Amino acid sequence: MIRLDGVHVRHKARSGGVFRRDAVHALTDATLEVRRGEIVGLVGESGCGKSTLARVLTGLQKPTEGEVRFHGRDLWEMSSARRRDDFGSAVGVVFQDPSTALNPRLTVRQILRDPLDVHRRGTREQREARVEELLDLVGLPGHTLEALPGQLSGGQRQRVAIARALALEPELIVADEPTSALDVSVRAQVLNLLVDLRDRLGLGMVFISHDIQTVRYLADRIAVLYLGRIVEEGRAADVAGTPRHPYTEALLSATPSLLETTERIVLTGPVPSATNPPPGCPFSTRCWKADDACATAFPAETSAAGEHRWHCVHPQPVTSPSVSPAGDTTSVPSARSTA
Ligand SMILES: Nc1ncnc2c1ncn2[C@@H]1O[C@H](COP(=O)(O)OP(=O)(O)OP(=O)(O)O)[C@@H](O)[C@H]1O
Repeated sequence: MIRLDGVHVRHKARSGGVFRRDAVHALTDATLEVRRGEIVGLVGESGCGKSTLARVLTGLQKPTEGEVRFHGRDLWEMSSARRRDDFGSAVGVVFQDPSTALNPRLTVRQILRDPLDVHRRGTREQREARVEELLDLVGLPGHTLEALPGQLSGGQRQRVAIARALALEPELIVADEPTSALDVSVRAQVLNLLVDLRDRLGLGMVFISHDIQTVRYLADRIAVLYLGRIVEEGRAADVAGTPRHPYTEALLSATPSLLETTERIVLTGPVPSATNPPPGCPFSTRCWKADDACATAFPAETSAAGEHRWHCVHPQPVTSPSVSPAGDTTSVPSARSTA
């Protein structure tokens, strides 16, 4: 449905000064596909480029280089009107914090009707009927329609935000950390709702999170981002079950699932700056396996059956036991200084 090919996004550095022309490498050579009916999880630490990738997927950010194709058509070759009307209605976005994403002065009815009015969908009666249908889709009771966002709980507000994202019958939903601002008690309900909507409506979905265990729970495929690079990608069972990139293994071990007893890998040293990323593998400054080769060139892609691909010259062996008694923590020193 949508495909990114060799996408780079570079921003001007915010504190570059008048004479400096530093660029922030927010995204480097990203290639990713989202198919109809599948959930792709995007995972990585803060600042790794998740939101930038979301902005590229939703047409809000034009890549500095590379292509974004929607049903085979280059998004940035379309006229801006076509991109706004056709592509804009085919992609719905759900943001992290529904308290700031919803206009506090509009009722839920007005919030849900707004995209239908802007895109002139159907007659007035049809729009009203669609608003009620949307409310039903996300499991909210009818009386919620006359409420203001401030009168709803966090979970209910996020359901309204999801309903709004569905208003124009999109093919793709991009959800940027949609549960991280919610109470733990309602997170699972919202995650289940997203999976249910994918099943019922056959949507493609990109679910962005810093928590690989959450992503593993609901995604069909996972892409792991580190400092603007997709370092590993594949079916969720492969990426989370037999991670090949050491960074993926470190992420998995940082939030072990209750059923597993995995040795905890504590990464030391800061994430390098996106303004001055290391010339080779971006993870080499914190990787316990890195050698000189890792510091010189970004590793080429290696792939295995089942569409599992990674960029590492020292991948984790598939049979790696990496199991130790529960609660064990191994501090893995960074391989080189990040100065
Ligand atoms: N408009 C901008 N101008 C300059 N730098 C930017 C801009 N937007 C993002 N960046 C930088 O690009 C990099 C990637 O940012 P991005 O917001 O995509 O990361 P993220 O993974 O979503 O982080 P978080 O989880 O904290 O939101 C960061 O170094 C960020 O500071």
